Formats: sequence, C-alpha cells, structure tokens
Amino acid sequence: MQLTTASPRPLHVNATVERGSFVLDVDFTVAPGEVLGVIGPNGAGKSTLLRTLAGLSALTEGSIALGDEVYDDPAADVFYPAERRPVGLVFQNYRLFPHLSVLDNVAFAARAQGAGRRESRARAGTWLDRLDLSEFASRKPAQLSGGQAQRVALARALAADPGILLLDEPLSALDARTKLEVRNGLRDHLRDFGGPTLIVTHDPLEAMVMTDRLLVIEHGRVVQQGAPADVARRPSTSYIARLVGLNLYAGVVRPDAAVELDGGGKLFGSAYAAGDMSAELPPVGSRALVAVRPTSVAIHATRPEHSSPRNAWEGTVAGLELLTDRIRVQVDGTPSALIDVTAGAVAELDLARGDRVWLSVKATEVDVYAG
Ligand SMILES: Nc1ncnc2c1ncn2[C@@H]1O[C@H](COP(=O)(O)OP(=O)(O)OP(=O)(O)O)[C@@H](O)[C@H]1O
Repeated sequence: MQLTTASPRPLHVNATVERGSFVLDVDFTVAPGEVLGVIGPNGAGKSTLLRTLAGLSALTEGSIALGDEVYDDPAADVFYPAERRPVGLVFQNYRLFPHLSVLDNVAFAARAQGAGRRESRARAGTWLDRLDLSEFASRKPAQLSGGQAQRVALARALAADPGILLLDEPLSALDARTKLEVRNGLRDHLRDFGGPTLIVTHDPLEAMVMTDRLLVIEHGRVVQQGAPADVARRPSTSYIARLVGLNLYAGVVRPDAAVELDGGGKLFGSAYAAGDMSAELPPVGSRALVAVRPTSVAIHATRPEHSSPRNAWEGTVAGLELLTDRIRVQVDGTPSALIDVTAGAVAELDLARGDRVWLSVKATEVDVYAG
C-alpha cells in the first residue's frame, strides 16, 4: 500500500555544515522506500544532519534535493525553510500538543497545509484507522502509553503527506518491553511509506532491525555504510565493533598470510569467516582489519598443546562481567580480547582477576578483510 500521494523520489544529500570548529561532511542518497539508519557516537553530527535536512539549519556548501527539487544549495542561493519542505519529523519525545486530542494532533498536519477543519479531521481519521489508533481519537496525549504516543506522532508526520520521513531516536522514550512491540509495528508502517526515511539512533539493535542500510558517522564523516548485517560482521571502526560486541584489530598482512597487529601480536585468519565464500584475503603488505567474536575465543589454564591452534597467546585476566546468559572475560595481552564463556567454564578454570591464562582461536573463526 502506497501512502503518499506524490510519487516517491530519492533524497540526494551532499552536505557540508560548519558549526564552530565542527564540520559535518557527508554525501549519500536514500532511495524511495528505503530506510536508512544513521548511527554514530555522541557529537558525531547526527542531529546536525537531521536539522539540516529538516531545514532548521542551512548548509555551508553542497546541496539537498528530493528528486530534482532542490531545497538547499548555497551556491545557487536556494534555501527552503522548514515549513516549505515536505519533511515529516518524528521527534525523540514526540512533541504532541498536550491540549489537543489525538484526532486534532493528527488533523494539525492538514490544517497547517490550509485544509478546513472538517476535511482535516476526516483525513486525520483515516490515518488513525491505518495506524490502529481510532479508539484513542478523543484522548489527550497524557492519556496515552508511550507506544501509542509514538504512533500518534508517526500518524501526524505521515498525515502531512511528506516526501521524506525523519525519525530522531524514535524508540528511546519507551521502556524495554514496549520498545520490542513498537519496533516491529514501526518497521511495518515505514515499509508502507513510499518515500526515503532516515532514522537517527543510538541503539544498535534498533538500527540493525529497523533499517535497510546503515550510515555510520564519526567526527562528521561517513566511516562506513552498508547493509546492517554486513556492517555488524565486518565493522570498520572500534566504535562499531564495540556496538556489535566484536573484537576488532588493525594490522598489516604478512607474507605467511598472518596479520601483524598494530598493537603487537599476530593472528592467522580466513577471508571466509564472515560467510562470504568469494572473499579474498587482502594482499600481502596491505592494511587489514581482523574481527573475532568473543564466543570464538577459548580460554585455557595452560598453553593448549594437543589441538595446536595456529592462534594461541598468553594474557592476564583484567575483568569479569556478568552478561545475561554468560560471562564476558576481559584479557590483557597482545592482543587484548573480550571472551564470552559460560559461568561453568569460569568456575572450572577458577578464573579471577590477575590470573595468567592462554587464549586460542581457530583461523576459520578469525575474519580478515581490507582495512
Ligand atoms: N550551535 C552549535 N554551535 C557550535 N557547535 C555546535 C552547535 N551545535 C552542535 N555543535 C557541535 O557539533 C558537533 C555535532 O553535534 P551533534 O549534536 O550533531 O552530534 P550528535 O551526533 O547528534 O550527538 P548526540 O548523539 O550526542 O546527540 C558537536 O561537536 C557539537 O559540540
């Protein structure tokens, strides 16, 4: 079901924005119907990007266009302010009008576009139907659950018939259980919207589950983009590796195909470890990244002799952290690593901080790719 009346167009962004000493410099396109997740650490420039797309801040250089309609292009002296852009915004805290009913909150979109009161309410009613909100039409926002308020905010944004949808941390105001329900529903509604959608989020799971493609921004630049599963499997920076819980090392490929790690030590790996049988090891002498899942590393009390794994090294237990169903052991060594083991294994090895241990990992569990 196509919910926009205008035919969907791609969003082209080539943006340079200067804010004091901070510079955002990104270049990307979002296809009609595509949901792009924008992730990055604090201060990376996510809000700056969102504000610029919405028309709340201006570009320093570059252009923003929906299809061939240009909204911002300083060189051509073009700038559409927020109210002239077909942008549906869903804010982090929804920002519903507290004194208006749910119906009138959603009708506001059409009213703002000049429609009469009756027509606006009729159109709003249709949106409430589509988003399963009809029974709440006469309630005030304070009488809604977080998940319902989130849907009303989405209905209000969609009712304006936007060409672009921007969602800022759409689930962050919800508790963990509601999040799960709303996430699935939201994903379906976004699929029905035919235009380009951007979701800014801090939550890696949200980003992985709700988006078609991820754009990772750090220090105002795009450091990685791709399908969520590919970004998660082969992160290009330690920020993403931490988000998805992988050990990530950078180094140089040696003639014997091991990767000499920048921080000391070496690891033998495989280009197929991420499951892509067509992948090749980066050439000898080139920079490479090495990703290892914490569950792939084994801990031993003494040097592992019989299995003779190609990757075995010694380290010191620096910390133990209880995760939901296992224990994450932090071992300092060359290289240092996070290792996930069962509580039973920790008890059996009688692990404690300061213990010397041996680590091993099979080369087939070590994923090597170009860095
Ligand atoms: N009005 C401003 N003037 C100068 N610098 C600013 C202004 N607003 C933000 N900045 C700077 O711009 C950079 C990017 O900020 P931005 O809010 O876009 O990051 P973010 O990725 O959204 O961060 P967070 O995840 O913390 O919300 C930061 O270094 C910030 O200090």
